[in-house]
Amino acid sequence: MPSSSIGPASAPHSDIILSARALTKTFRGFTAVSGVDLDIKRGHIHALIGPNGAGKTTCFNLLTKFLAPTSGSITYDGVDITRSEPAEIARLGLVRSFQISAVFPRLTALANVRIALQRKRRGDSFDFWRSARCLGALNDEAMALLEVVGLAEFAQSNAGELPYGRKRALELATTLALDPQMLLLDEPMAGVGKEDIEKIVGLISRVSKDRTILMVEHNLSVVSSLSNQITVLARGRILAEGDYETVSKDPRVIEAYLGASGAH
Ligand SMILES: Nc1ncnc2c1ncn2[C@@H]1O[C@H](COP(=O)(O)OP(=O)(O)OP(=O)(O)O)[C@@H](O)[C@H]1O
Repeated sequence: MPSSSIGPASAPHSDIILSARALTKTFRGFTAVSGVDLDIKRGHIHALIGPNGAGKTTCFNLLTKFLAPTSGSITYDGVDITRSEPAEIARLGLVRSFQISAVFPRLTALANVRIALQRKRRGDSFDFWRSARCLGALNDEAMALLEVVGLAEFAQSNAGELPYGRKRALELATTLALDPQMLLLDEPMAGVGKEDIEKIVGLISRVSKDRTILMVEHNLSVVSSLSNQITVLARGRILAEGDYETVSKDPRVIEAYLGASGAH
């Protein structure tokens, strides 16, 4: 059956929304991700952690289809996406945030979200030729999304002039415009100042309502406050899984982290 005819609505409604089996990626003889089995539960915030070089980014890129696996399979909401393109999985509702570096700096925050809404409506092509009147009709929806991410008062500010934390919030709003069922966040706290961390944690917690989130994150206090489930990777393999309480006490996890920090 062609995968394009199977939308999330018609797929079996299992507890597991995203799963990987024996996921493996080899770069010129070096195995960065090795035989990873991963199950992400619907509605969970699931974090992928591990010391430097553990394979988190590679794994994340495999799941978001930015990299093709050497072997193994990935299923999203009952659909085999092992060989899908990022745009195809986005249409299924699996969207990577902070990937849209196309936050247009000279356009207002409102215009950026409006354009993202328009992309959703018209597939992937940004249609430059739509009239200002049509764009105007999307304003209410765009404003509502800016409110969700706490940017309503910055609607008319140029995106390029927003401070870093707010730019990230805007990126999240443009991602939410695609109405994702599952969000994949690549180091959402990277580059975020201490004073903004709590705000972004609150934001992720807010947007996680009725959604599933998988994030790669280095900040363990953020991971502990947000995640229901954690997968710890080390040397390309799964070392431990469970809630923060469980994995943070696991001697193998402690050793992997201490070993990694000792190596710096
Ligand atoms: N394109 C590539 N070509 C060759 N080796 C790669 C490539 N991408 C990643 N690697 C190697 O794979 C291993 C895992 O890298 P990866 O970036 O996935 O780890 P990570 O857990 O995300 O690390 P960090 O926390 O430092 O970002 C590393 O040894 C890295 O050097």
